[in-house]
Amino acid sequence: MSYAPFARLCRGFVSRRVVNSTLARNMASERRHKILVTRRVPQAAIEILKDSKSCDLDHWDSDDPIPRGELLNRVSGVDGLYCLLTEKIDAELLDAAGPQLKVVSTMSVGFDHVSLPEAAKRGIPVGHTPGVLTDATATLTVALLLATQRRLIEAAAEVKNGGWGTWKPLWMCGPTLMGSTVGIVGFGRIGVAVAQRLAPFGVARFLYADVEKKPENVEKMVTPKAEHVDMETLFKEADFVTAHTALTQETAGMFNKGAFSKMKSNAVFVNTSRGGVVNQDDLYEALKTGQIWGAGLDVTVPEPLPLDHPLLTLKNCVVLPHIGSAEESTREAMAVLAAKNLLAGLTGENLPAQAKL
Ligand SMILES: O=C(O)C(=O)CO
Repeated sequence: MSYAPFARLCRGFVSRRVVNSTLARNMASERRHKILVTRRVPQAAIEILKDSKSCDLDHWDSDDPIPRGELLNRVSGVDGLYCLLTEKIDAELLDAAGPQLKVVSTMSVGFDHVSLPEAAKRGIPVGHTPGVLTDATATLTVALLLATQRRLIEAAAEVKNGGWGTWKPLWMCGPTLMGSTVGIVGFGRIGVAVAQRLAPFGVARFLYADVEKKPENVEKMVTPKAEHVDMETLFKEADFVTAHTALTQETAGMFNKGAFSKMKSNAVFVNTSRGGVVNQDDLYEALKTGQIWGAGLDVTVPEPLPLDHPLLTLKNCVVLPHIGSAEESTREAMAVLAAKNLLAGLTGENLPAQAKL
């Protein structure tokens, strides 16, 4: 009996299977990806996503945040989510997206709004935008420190409200930056960039506190080089305290009554990181009672801060509306990096900037 016809049949079957599975793989890699962009962002990022030709884009093209219900609805079935720091990316949202979700990319360096454990559980990489906003945020920190210390907002208001009388030796004075000690809490990219910018003002000493020593960042400074100290020493010795910590379980509310009570009565506190690292009730008390001299905040809880919030009644508290990275080229660079992170995640490549899960 000849087996030839049977063998031919088998060969045909095997080769058809190989062709079919290759086709399936190709089709899968060529499949268009459904992506959701949750806000109006710099157009350069949208062009990158469109140019990739592999994405079906759903765009919440508004300056206002997408309502949570709408987000939960529209995220269903997406392969990639491009979001902002205003969206809470938690288990509910990741479940609503579904198991096909391949990547979450936030247009921010901070990712405290993303639940990393939930993303890790699902094997979803999270992209963010470190580096590209360091300069803008450090510059804004210095601007805010100067505005607070030199009472710029209060003084400019006096010009318009009739409070500007004759030149007076004791009017509108603030603590001196020249010869001062600046304490930097969180000596990462932004912390060191702040120190570099403040050095030319004649700061006498820089202190820094961080979970570990950062000699490589100290090296980036000209003199005076920053000294590593514990938090308590920093609070006690600094005339200016600037916060550059990520918001985590460990840092939440760390600038509280205990911290402010250790600071000097002429201390200026500046925060451009996250509002959640400050206990705002304690800060209000410290400012109101003169425990510290003044505060400059670019970040608060909540954002926006309600108009009747006690902090807004204080002349010695300057509040900005979270504009640390608000330079045109910076925002564009953030948007573009977030787009690149998203595209990399969709094709299973390493993200250019991935949060450690
Ligand atoms: O990127 C961030 O984390 C911000 O806070 C906005 O620049």
